[in-house]
Amino acid sequence: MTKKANSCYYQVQDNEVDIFNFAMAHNLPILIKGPTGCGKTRFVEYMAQELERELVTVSCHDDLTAADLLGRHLVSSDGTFWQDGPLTRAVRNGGICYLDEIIEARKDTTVVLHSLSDHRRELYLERTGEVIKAHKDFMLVVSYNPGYQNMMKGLKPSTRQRFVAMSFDYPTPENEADILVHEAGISLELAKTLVKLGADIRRLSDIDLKAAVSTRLLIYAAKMMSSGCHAQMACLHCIIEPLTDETETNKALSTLVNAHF
Ligand SMILES: Nc1ncnc2c1ncn2[C@@H]1O[C@H](COP(=O)(O)OP(=O)(O)OP(=O)(O)O)[C@@H](O)[C@H]1O
Repeated sequence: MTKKANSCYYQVQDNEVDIFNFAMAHNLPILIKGPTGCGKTRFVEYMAQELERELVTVSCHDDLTAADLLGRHLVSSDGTFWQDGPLTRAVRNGGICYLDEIIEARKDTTVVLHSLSDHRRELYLERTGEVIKAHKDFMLVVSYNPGYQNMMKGLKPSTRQRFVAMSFDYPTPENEADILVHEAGISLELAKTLVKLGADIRRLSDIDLKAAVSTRLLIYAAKMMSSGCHAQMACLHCIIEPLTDETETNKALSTLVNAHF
């Protein structure tokens, strides 16, 4: 099913919209797993738009502190004042707070989510002593890429077992071709060829790819082609180079590209 609502275009893949709505009806937080560039963020943006909820997105990284999410005291000419962080704002006012790549955040940062993501639905601001009951329209959504580089990091069971979880994968070939047409304005025929190339690359298991090619990279290649860039050149710079530093892998992928274009 294709749904184009206002500005956010999203191709529904499976039953993700229903799962999101069921979870939301009971104020349950959601965890989305899936490879990079497969549509996790776009899905959350789409749901926020459909539900007319404000969306606050935070990209997590290993320097992200609890204060970055919760807020901190700032100094002004009148003295110090408390400023809410993005999570606190969403908890107070309602809206979807999306923590992208939650697995990157330090464990002491994710722990602040515990009281928020279970039946308590409250946030504790240690620095002010305030306990905030989540607004009825507040929803927490987190995502991560369970790829090999994250295998060692993992999420603590006590964190992950507070979420309704779902796995995303790359869009089906039909959907992915439609996405390329929509996002890059290329012909359906060209989109199908790129999608086939993408599927072939994803099937390769005998070469050292850091990750399978994302829908995002296929869109980049499609965009370059739509403005006249030669297919081989677009695939080299938008697919092969971002995927690998290895000469042998580069050659293997170039051979694959040449077989398609
Ligand atoms: N189902 C879909 N419908 C429409 N567009 C999609 C879909 N899936 C992927 N895309 C396109 O692919 C791009 C990358 O998707 P997105 O940014 O949602 O990936 P992601 O899974 O959140 O990646 P990361 O884990 O790296 O943050 C989007 O900008 C969008 O153009």
